[in-house]
Amino acid sequence: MSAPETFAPRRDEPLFGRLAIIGIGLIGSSIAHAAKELNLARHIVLSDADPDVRRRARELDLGHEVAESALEAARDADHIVLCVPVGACGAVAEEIAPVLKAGAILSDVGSVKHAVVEAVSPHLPEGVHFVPAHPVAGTENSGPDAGFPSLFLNRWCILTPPPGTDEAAIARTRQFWEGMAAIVEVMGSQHHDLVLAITSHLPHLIAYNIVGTAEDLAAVTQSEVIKFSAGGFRDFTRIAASDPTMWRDVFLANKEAVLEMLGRFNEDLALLTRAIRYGDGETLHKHFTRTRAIRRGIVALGQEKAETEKLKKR
Ligand SMILES: NC(=O)c1ccc[n+]([C@@H]2O[C@H](COP(=O)([O-])OP(=O)(O)OC[C@H]3O[C@@H](n4cnc5c(N)ncnc54)[C@H](O)[C@@H]3O)[C@@H](O)[C@H]2O)c1
Ligand SMILES: O=C(O)C(=O)C[C@]1(C(=O)O)C=C[C@@H](O)C=C1
Repeated sequence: MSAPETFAPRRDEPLFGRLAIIGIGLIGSSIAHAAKELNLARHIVLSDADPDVRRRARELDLGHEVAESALEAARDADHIVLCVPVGACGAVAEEIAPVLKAGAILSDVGSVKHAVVEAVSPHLPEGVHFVPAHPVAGTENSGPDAGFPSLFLNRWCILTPPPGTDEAAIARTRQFWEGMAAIVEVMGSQHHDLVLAITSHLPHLIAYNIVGTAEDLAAVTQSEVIKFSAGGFRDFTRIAASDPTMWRDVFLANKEAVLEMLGRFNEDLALLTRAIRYGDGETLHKHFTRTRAIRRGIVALGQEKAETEKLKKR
């Protein structure tokens, strides 16, 4: 009987012996699903600070074992992935440092990279390789029930190894993410934070802001704002439902880059405001034509990426 079709090939031999996933939310549970289904590790152990989450992870049969503490999960692990909010990475690294074995690869999935590198690096024991990662894939849902194995399919995963990181450890981390069907790119942590400030962090801030403003208005207009909301506003409400702890940490950890991008955004918004005020249709039309071309370019690129991946698999 042939093996059932899956979104990525299942490995004959696991890539890692023991994989430890600390933090069992959307990302941690998605990695657990994918790694188990695709045989990326012989033994997958998970842990979470919240006992209700650990209980739920056992009910969902995530990985092979749910440990009572991060320390217990990380003991003897070959690959440890921190899937906790960005602001918790330093403390978890400090907690597990005494049991990390030489040669192990420590990684994370934080949406901000430079602050994580700064927070984790001081706790790295001799001989442990740190390869930070950011899968640029997610949803507005969180918790252990939110994960699914194909979350990373055809999505970027950005690695930001500090200069001098062991090349073999970078290569193994790349294999891990490619094993889950992600497309891997390597860049510096500060460059990452600047790029993601405009492509991910600012859009979330705008969504959080506009939904709040509309809600304030709703009180005045007897809920008409919510009642008549069509596609545009609904799309914002999806993003604005994202996890508050995660996003609080993102904005606190990427303060400089977000403020820089917010400054530019406000300048451009002032130009559009002025065009509306003075009835300058030409400026508005030109701007909207340019942004439509950008969207169509992104869609075309996406199709090309999917085609390339299909060809690679043949
Ligand atoms: N949600 C997304 O779209 C997305 C996408 C890419 C990367 N990320 C990054 O992934 C990480 C996790 O995000 P998520 O969406 O999975 O969050 P989540 O809220 O779904 O899960 C986070 C889990 O971490 C646990 N946790 C918090 N502090 C802990 C600690 N000190 N020790 C052990 N467990 C702890 C929480 O109890 C929770 O179960 C964040 O750093 C986030 O920036 C998120
Ligand atoms: O699709 C979504 O819900 C997301 O917001 C995912 C998204 C993004 O901004 O693209 C959010 C944060 C992560 O760090 C990576 C991905």
